Amino acid sequence: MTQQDRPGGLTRAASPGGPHRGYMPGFGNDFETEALPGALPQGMNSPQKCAYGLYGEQLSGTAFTAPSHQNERTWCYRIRPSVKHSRRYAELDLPYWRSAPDIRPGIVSLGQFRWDPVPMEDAPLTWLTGMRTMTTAGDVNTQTGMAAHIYLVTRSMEDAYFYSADSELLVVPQEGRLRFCTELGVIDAGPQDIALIPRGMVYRVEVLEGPARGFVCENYGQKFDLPGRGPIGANCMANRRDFKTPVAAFEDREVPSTVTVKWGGRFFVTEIGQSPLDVVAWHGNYAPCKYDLSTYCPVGAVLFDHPDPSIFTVLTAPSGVPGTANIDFVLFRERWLVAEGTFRPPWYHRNVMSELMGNIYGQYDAKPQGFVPGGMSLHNMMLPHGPDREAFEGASNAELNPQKLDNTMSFMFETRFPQHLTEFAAKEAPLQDDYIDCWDSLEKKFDGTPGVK
Ligand SMILES: O=C(O)Cc1cc(O)ccc1O
Ligand SMILES: [Fe+2]
Repeated sequence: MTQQDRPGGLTRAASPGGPHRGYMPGFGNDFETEALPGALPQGMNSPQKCAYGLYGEQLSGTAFTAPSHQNERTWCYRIRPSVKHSRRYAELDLPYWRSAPDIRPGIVSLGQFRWDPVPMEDAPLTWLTGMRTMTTAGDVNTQTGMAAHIYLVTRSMEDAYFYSADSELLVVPQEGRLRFCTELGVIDAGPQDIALIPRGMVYRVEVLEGPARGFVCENYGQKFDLPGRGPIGANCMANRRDFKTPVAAFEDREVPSTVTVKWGGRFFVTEIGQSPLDVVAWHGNYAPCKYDLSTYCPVGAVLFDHPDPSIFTVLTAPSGVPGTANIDFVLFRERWLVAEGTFRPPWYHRNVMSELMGNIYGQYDAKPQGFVPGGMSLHNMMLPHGPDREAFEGASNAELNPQKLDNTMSFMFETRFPQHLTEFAAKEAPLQDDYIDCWDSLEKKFDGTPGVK
């Protein structure tokens, strides 16, 4: 079966070829890659002198003493050590990129909320200036919780680089295409892809096709991992080989540049005289990757009932409480509904976890109207939600033939922590004031007599 005729998959362009534009398959693999022959030391990490006059530098993504099956680090062989920068850090104001806790008096987060797509703005926006935080949860300084953002990007970063010491970023493009030029290589991502940028990884974001809009889950906690499949076994859901990590690619460019750092919920900037993307070779298991969501193999009910949406978990970031994630990233994609005698859409629900959803394309089965591509919804901790009247009546009376949910891709960032609306989400973003009316016309059917109504 080719990419083109995979059921439910859209056709995709091949990854760009040419030198230093490839990807290596696998999630959490121990990779090794060199952009120049012989640049990577063999059999040791710290030779007295590295080939090509490179400097060796380790990037530790977990504590030195993390259990070995969770331990992540990468050895970089670079033109200059990344400590070489020319200025002390100065604070920078990026007022729309918020961090938890960001709890404002007067802003009510208790409720069901839905937003139309955040529109593009006239001013040019980069990855940094175009980040619009919608919700925050937990506390960035204790490395718990997350933030959900929308990005609006029309301009490439030029001689400007960024890293977040606070977080790992899960990027979910919805419109346009971006290029993430990272220390470890280049990732291109558009709608239907996700990208994972590890904490501390230096990168620049270029616009390949603009304007670009998408969603970001900023994970303050332990890294995203694949969920255990339990009795499902060794296959289906997200398969390790479909995650792609870039091969080494370096820039040898001596131009005045800036490096912005997100640290402790604040932003700081310093200057350097060269591109910091100067890693010629690297080996290790702490690396960025991308994943094509059309390769996600959903598993579901094949006879009756609607299982919990955890069956659609692509990635999970643990919280320390077993089974209770800091964040689950859950995908609602094309699939067949075949359950007999069953109300097939999501049931009515109250949840200890807080559910933030985004629509990448198509129609979501619990909300035929109003939850549109680029839009978001939030059903916060213990807040009731579920199908709107149209979905309820439609599914209660439908003929239960096998039905293909086609052309649909929505997702959920689900966290154990309550999500707080930012001022932007409450006051500037296109909040749908009438959202809760979608349940208003659900009528009382009970009349005290037995029998199906
Ligand atoms: O639409 C939602 O709220 C998400 C969701 C989907 C589902 O299939 C079951 C439960 C649930 O919360
Ligand atoms: Fe839900």
